Amino acid sequence: MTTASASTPSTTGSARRVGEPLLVVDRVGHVYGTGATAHRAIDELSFAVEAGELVSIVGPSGAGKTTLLRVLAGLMRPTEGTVRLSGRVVDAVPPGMAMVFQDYSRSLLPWLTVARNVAFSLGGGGGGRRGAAERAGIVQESIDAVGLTGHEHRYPWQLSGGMQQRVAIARALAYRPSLLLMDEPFASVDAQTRAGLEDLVLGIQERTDVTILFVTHDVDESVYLADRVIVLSRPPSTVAAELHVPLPSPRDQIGTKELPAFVSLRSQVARLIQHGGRSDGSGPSTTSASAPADAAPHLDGEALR
Ligand SMILES: Nc1ncnc2c1ncn2[C@@H]1O[C@H](COP(=O)(O)OP(=O)(O)OP(=O)(O)O)[C@@H](O)[C@H]1O
Repeated sequence: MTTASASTPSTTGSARRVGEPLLVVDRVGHVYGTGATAHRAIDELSFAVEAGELVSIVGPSGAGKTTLLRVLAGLMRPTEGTVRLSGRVVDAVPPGMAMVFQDYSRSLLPWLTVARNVAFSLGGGGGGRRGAAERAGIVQESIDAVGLTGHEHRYPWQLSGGMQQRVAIARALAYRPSLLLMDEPFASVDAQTRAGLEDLVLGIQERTDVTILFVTHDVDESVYLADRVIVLSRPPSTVAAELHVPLPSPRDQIGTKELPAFVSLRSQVARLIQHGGRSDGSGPSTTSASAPADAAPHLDGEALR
C-alpha cells in the first residue's frame, strides 16, 4: 500500500484461486478494547470486489467505515474474519494497495514539490527497483493523468485544495495499485471541485481499469461513481444491502443525475441510511434501479445470498 510513506509489503496465505474476486472480505468483525470498555464497531461484514470494479461504501455515521478501511489496508488486524487481496490473507500492509485520504493537507509533504511528492510512493515496494528514467516517466504520467501537467515544480501550499487532492491521487496512481482505497477523499473541497474530482476518478478508472473502493458520506456521489453501492447498517455494522448501479457510461454530472435510474437508486440509498441500513432482519439484500424506490428500506424478497 502507499499513503504518505512506503511500507514493507507483507502477506501470507495461498495465491488467488481461479475466479476468486480481487478482494474478499469474509465475516470480518472488529472490537475495540476489551472487558467493560470493549466496543464492537463492525460485525460479520462480508463482501467481495471484482477486479476493475468501482464500489462505493456508505452507511450511517459511526457505522465503522473507517474501521473497515483500516482493516482492508492492513493497518489493523480484525478481531474476527479475514480479508484476502489477490488470494492472499491481508495481515499487514499489502503490496498492490494504495490509499487516498480525506485530509490531503496532512498526507502531502509540504517541503517537497508536486513531482517529488508523487515520486515518494516509488521509494519502496516495486518502485524501489526501477531506474531513474523509468521512475521519472511514471511520475510524469501520473501527474498528467490528474491534469497537473505544468505544476510539477510547485509546492503543495501553492496549490488549491482540489489540486492538492489531485497530487495525492497521482501519488497513489504512481504506485500502480491493483486496489485503490479512497476514504471520503473529496469531503474537504467545494461542490464544483468535487464534481471535477469525481469525473477525474471515473476517467482514471476507465483508462487504467484500477479497482476502487470508495468510502463516502455523499449519497449522490456513491451512486454517480459506482458500479455497485454497499450500504452498511448501524453499528455494529454488517452489510445491509448491495445495490447494482446499471447507469450508462460515460457518466455526466447533469445528464446522469437526471436519469430515472439514478434518482431511484439515490432514493433507495438515502432511505437505507436513514433507516440505519436495517432491513427486516433477514440479512443483506440486493437491488438495482429496476426495483421500486419505496421498497428500499425493507427490501423484502430480494435476498442477496
Ligand atoms: N481507536 C478506537 N478505539 C475505540 N473505539 C473506536 C476507535 N476508532 C473508532 N472507534 C469507534 O468505532 C465506531 C466506528 O468508528 P468509525 O470511525 O470506523 O466509523 P465511521 O463510519 O468511519 O464514522 P463516520 O461516519 O463518523 O466517519 C465508533 O463508535 C467509534 O467511536
